[in-house]
Amino acid sequence: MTLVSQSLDVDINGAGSATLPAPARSSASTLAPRPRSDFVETGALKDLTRRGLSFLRAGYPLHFRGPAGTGKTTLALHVAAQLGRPVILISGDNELGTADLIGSQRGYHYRKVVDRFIHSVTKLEETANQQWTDHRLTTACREGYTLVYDEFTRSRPETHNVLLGVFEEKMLFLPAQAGRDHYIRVHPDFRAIFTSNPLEYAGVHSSQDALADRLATIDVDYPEREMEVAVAAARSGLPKAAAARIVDLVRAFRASENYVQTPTLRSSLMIARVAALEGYTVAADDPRFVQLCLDALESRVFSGSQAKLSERQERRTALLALVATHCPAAGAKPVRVRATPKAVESLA
Ligand SMILES: Nc1ncnc2c1ncn2[C@@H]1O[C@H](COP(=O)(O)OP(=O)(O)OP(=O)(O)O)[C@@H](O)[C@H]1O
Repeated sequence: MTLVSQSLDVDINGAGSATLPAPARSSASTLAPRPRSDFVETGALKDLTRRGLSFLRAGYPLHFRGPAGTGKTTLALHVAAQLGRPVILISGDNELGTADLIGSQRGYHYRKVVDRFIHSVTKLEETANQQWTDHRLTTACREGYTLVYDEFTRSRPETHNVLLGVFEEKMLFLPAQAGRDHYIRVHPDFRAIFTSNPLEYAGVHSSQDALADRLATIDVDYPEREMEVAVAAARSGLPKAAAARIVDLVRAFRASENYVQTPTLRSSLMIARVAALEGYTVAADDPRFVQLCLDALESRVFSGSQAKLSERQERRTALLALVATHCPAAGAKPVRVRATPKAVESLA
């Protein structure tokens, strides 16, 4: 009777991990970003991509900085995809600590012994041996992956001390529990792309000077009209003319500065996708469409209900005027739309 052993590591904190070669194990999963069919690539986006890649090729960590909804995360993943390496994604969070980036002692070791001839015969051995598990930064540095660190300023600045050595000395220093590796040399293919929003008012920290000084920062602004229309049309399935009406309405509202929360590309997308799915007419004489615009945009005018009624009425009148101007009623040839299977699918 031959017995073969098969090891299965189960991470008691929930992230199951496959057995990896010694010395380190990893709990990081990678992405292989591929362009989505409704990805829009305008000249401006190509230019940002080219500029970003030029820093990355020279070995600098890249940082896309800009307001919410300007397409930074999409752009970061698009640029990462051009590098052709597996991508590891991290989202900034106040609770994120150094151990979450580099690794920790964790895990519970099961050993399952299976009888090769009588498969119903198995033996389960349990040991409480903890072992070092690489986390996302360590895996990326060790294997030469691309790290995309989204909204990194949501994490506490001290969490990022470990990054300084990675970018300057190309070394990642590990704590003693990591075993024989006190540091690892960063793989030459390792690259990092950060995103942040300098205008976010809640839950962000200012970027540490030493880290900011090491990053090649490119500012990303609200997309130009052509891009916004193309994204709204591609992601909703609406005809371009109908998408353009919605985008012009949202852009005019943005330009009015009569809001507390900036209406972004997401507002255009929200209106376009719901209008397409529900088969509304993109025009001021379809009350359902007008109500949709109010629902999507009016909440951005006031925070909560503390505003005076007269003030609310005044702002609503201004918003309705914008709808009438940019989505004129039937006499001015409104664009009749129907939900396409693609739009329905993308809402799912
Ligand atoms: N090039 C593009 N093609 C298609 N859709 C896009 C493109 N760029 C952005 N979008 C869409 O626009 C929306 C906003 O983009 P994204 O989430 O990348 O912005 P962001 O700047 O990272 O926002 P936030 O700071 O709020 O996280 C998303 O729904 C995204 O899918």
